[in-house]
Amino acid sequence: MMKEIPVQEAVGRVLFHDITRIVPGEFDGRAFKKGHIIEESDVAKLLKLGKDNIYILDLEEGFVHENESALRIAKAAIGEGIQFSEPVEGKVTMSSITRGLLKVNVAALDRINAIDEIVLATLHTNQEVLPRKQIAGTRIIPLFTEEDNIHEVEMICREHYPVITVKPFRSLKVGLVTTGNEVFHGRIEDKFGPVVRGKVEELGSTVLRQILVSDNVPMTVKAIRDLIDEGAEMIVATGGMSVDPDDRTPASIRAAGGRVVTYGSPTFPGAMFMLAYIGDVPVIGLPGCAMYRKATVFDLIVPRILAGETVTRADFTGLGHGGFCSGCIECRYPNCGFGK
Ligand SMILES: Nc1nc2c(c(=O)[nH]1)N[C@H]1C(S)=C(S)[C@@H](COP(=O)(O)OP(=O)(O)OC[C@H]3O[C@@H](n4cnc5c(N)ncnc54)[C@H](O)[C@@H]3O)O[C@H]1N2
Ligand code: MOO
Repeated sequence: MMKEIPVQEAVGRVLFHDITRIVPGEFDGRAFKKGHIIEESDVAKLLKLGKDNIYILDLEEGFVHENESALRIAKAAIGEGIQFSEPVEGKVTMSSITRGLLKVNVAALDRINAIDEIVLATLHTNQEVLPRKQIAGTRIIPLFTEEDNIHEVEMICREHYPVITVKPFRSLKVGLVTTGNEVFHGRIEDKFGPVVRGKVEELGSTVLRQILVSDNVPMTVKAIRDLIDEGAEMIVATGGMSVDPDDRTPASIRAAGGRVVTYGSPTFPGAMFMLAYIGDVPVIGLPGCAMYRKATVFDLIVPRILAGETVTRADFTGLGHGGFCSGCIECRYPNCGFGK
């Protein structure tokens, strides 16, 4: 089906695959595109690229070329919010169209990669991605593969559709409850409000209102209830989450009617985190670290809530592996292992 011929004899023949040129530090890319008709002047260039021979193909029934294979895998795997490139050197790259939460069905991805000659690689699931962010790539390993392999990929993708998707964020009205006697009585300036507001707005939601309360359960309960009555679709309470006698926030969230999903999360920073629901309003208790650490449990969980997911206790218990932040001098989150 496929034979090699010396490049000198290939003038006038159609190139069957992209040919790559690499000059370290200067260039890494396509020198010749699939489909190019080889000209007399190409012979010397091809020889310089180390191509003394090239493939001429006589494709048999039942085999699929690398470019078409990669396109078919990408089209089968992706759902909404994702676009794909044309094949380059046999690889198709997928990128997000919208800002949202990347979701990968990891079990289905594992099954796809277990198929001979197929590779499909993605970023980690459950992370926020921006528009035009490259999130996945696919190719086959040889120049062509049996069509049965591609059929198998397409079958798995249909069964688990979509294997890769970007869920857009909802825009929620967020109520902010800032706890602590020291802040309430003006002994120190509130540093939590601006941080939470910044993060909420960056995710496309808005802060409805911020209420400052002392370390007092009835006052904190009233603030939570008032905000929900005013239309808050999510509540963020800050401070007072750990072990001091004045740490009343978890008790207040419970007393306000919160059904607790978790108090405690296997993540550092952010261990003393609480997630509860009052009706269908998520209520988050954020510990002090979220005020000064760039990436915390907030960044792992809030994007999932905004993408419309109901976060369960099992979602938290799974965070332990990767839940320990490296504490890099310059934070590169989400381009690191935190929460992955
Ligand atoms: N023995 C223990 N010590 C600590 C524990 C623990 O479990 N046992 N937990 C640690 C963890 S984890 C965290 S995080 C911090 C404190 O978390 P809290 O959420 O309880 O924070 P607070 O006690 O309310 O405040 C700590 C610190 O931050 C200042 N603060 C709080 N809110 C504001 C605000 N809105 N603006 C400015 N500054 C604020 C507060 O004044 C305190 O200085 O505890 C560890 N220790
Ligand atoms: O909730 Mo605390 O970090 O683990 O900062």
